[in-house]
Amino acid sequence: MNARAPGTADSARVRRQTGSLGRRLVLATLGFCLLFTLVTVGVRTWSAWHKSLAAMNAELVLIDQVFQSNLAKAIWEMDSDALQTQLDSVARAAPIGRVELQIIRAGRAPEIIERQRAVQPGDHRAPRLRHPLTYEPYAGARETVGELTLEGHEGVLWERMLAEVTDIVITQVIQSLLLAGLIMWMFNRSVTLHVRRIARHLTALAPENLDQRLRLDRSPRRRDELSLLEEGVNSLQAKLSAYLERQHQDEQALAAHRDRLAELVEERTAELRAANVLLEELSRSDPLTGLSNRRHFDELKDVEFRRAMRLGQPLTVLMCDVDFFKRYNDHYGHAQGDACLRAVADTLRSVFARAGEVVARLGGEEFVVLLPGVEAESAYRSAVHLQKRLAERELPHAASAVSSQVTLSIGLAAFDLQAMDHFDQLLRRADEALYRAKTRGRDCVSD
Ligand SMILES: Nc1nc2c(ncn2[C@@H]2O[C@H](COP(=O)(O)OP(=O)(O)OP(=O)(O)O)[C@@H](O)[C@H]2O)c(=O)[nH]1
Repeated sequence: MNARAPGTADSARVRRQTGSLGRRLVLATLGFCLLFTLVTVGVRTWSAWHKSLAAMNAELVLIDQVFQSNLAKAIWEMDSDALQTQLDSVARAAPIGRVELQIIRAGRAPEIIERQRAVQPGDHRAPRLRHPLTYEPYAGARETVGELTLEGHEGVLWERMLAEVTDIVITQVIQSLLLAGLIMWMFNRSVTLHVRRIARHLTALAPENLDQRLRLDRSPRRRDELSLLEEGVNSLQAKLSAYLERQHQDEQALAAHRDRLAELVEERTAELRAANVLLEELSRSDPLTGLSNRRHFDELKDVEFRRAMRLGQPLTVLMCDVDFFKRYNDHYGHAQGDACLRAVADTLRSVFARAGEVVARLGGEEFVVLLPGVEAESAYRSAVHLQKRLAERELPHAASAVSSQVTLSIGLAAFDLQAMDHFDQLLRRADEALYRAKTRGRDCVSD
């Protein structure tokens, strides 16, 4: 229940680490107020000192005015008791520290009577008043009878100053503390609170909540640096949000382009693969008849020959050649010759359609049949069957010397494991057999 949210803990830690603008301002204000207090106390003390001196001086003048006539009269009348009483009264007055009365009598040395309430320091700062005493026994007969010296009481002066200075210091310190407190409170209310709010807002900002505007808890009518900062943060958020939105859209567009590109590449790859397959087929087939061409035949013959050698299986080759094809061309034309070759190829394809059997056109009117796993006798029967199937097609050959129809001469050769180690030897034998078939009068199978 007491667990605090991580955000709160973080912000508290950050606050501890970063300190406070308000506290710094208060310290600065306190420092300034202390200096101000010292200066003010100094000035006010100096002023109070002079006022105290003036006040004490005024008191001495008053005392002098009150007692001078009575003292002068007592001296004139040589009333010693009255004189002593008057002097005691003067000396008892609060601001008086010392009273000195000098009595002047003609023909006698001056007599000095002194009253001192406290020991006055040598460095005397209290005011001093010296005043001649005159007496006028009758009008127009004024006579100097003595001189009165009044000295202010040093202790009273300092006591008064101490009270004054204490008052000054207390009022100044209270003023300064109140001022500092007021500044701190105002600064905290008007600045620090809002700066903390901005800091919390910025700390919590993430791409997902960029649309949450910063709102300071104060009157929107106030226009100052904080409102500029608030507007700046909101404007920055809006720009950042728009930028991220644009970036997101760009990324989506890019992803769509990438997908489309991948599709295109896949399509093109499939087309290329199909074209390659076609090319491969074309490179292996004879364009006129669609049978395997010599190149494909050369690839297959070695494979079959090696298998026959390895497994000791039979392998037979039939070399087939259209009889008097030059004459056919001459008689029916080259185009008809091509059609004839296609018909012969179709017949070959239909006869040798089992898996593994290979029929190829080696060139011109010459065809070859490769029969893996087929013995010579069986191959011979197949060759005769081929001739029969071709005859059934009744392809006319008016220029032939052996038949009225197109015929084939076929040379047969079988693989001999003892005598052969290369396919060309087998092919040569088939060629030789074909030659024999030709020389035997054509339209026959020779081995
Ligand atoms: N129409 C056509 N004729 C071709 C093609 N390739 C070769 N020929 C012709 O086939 C003929 C082959 O003639 P030869 O090699 O003298 O053989 P032949 O006339 O059949 O005589 P024998 O083989 O002895 O019976 C030539 O006239 C070639 O021009 C082809 O693709 N189309």
